[in-house]
Amino acid sequence: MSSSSFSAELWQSGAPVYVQILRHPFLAGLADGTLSRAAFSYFLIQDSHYLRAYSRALALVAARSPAEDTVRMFAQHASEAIEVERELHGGLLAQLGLGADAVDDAGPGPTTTAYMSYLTAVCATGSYAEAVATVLPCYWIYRDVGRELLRRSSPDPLYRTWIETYGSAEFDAVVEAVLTVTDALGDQVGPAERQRCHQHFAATTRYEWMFWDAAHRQLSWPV
Ligand SMILES: Cc1ncc(CO)c(N)n1
Repeated sequence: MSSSSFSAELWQSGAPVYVQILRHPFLAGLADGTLSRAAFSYFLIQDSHYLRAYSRALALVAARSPAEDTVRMFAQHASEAIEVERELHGGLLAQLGLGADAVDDAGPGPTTTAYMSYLTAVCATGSYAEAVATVLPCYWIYRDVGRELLRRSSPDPLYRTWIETYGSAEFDAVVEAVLTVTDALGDQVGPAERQRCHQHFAATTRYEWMFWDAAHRQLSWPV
């Protein structure tokens, strides 16, 4: 494994799905401005629920981390996830004429619930390395998607605000720090734990695709 970093190794488990993410019509619509406001509102509402669970998952990662520097880092990211939910999502929803009650009234949909549950379960019951591998696609995919959409440049100012957050140098620095932490774990995980890390990374990468797909279709509970 010494020829390739642990993060690059994990990325291979999600790479085919990432290709599908870049091709997804939700992201094409964000970039060219044709995405409906209804689909974007659905996304923001569901993502507000997601961020509340993601923040708690990151707090669990922080708590299980053996080194104080990573306790601080993940705890800070846990705090920032709530900040993003209040400022970015709250602000964009307000511009769409929706208040905080819209988020609470809608509740988490089926894909959001499944993704939140998976994150919470692994971060609560898996090893520290498994927890890091599980949250890594959330950071990494949004950074790469943000960059890609910044390059495509959306004509819609509302969509641009979202794109500029995740395509920003600030978010890139956050993701690079997490990649460095991931790479440092590479020599510490044995084969069985390593396989579980790959499975979690692949699962949450799929959930990232499913999250955009749910918003695109404005998926609701079947019963
Ligand atoms: C679904 C999802 N994944 C990752 C991020 C990045 O924080 C987000 N906001 N939403």
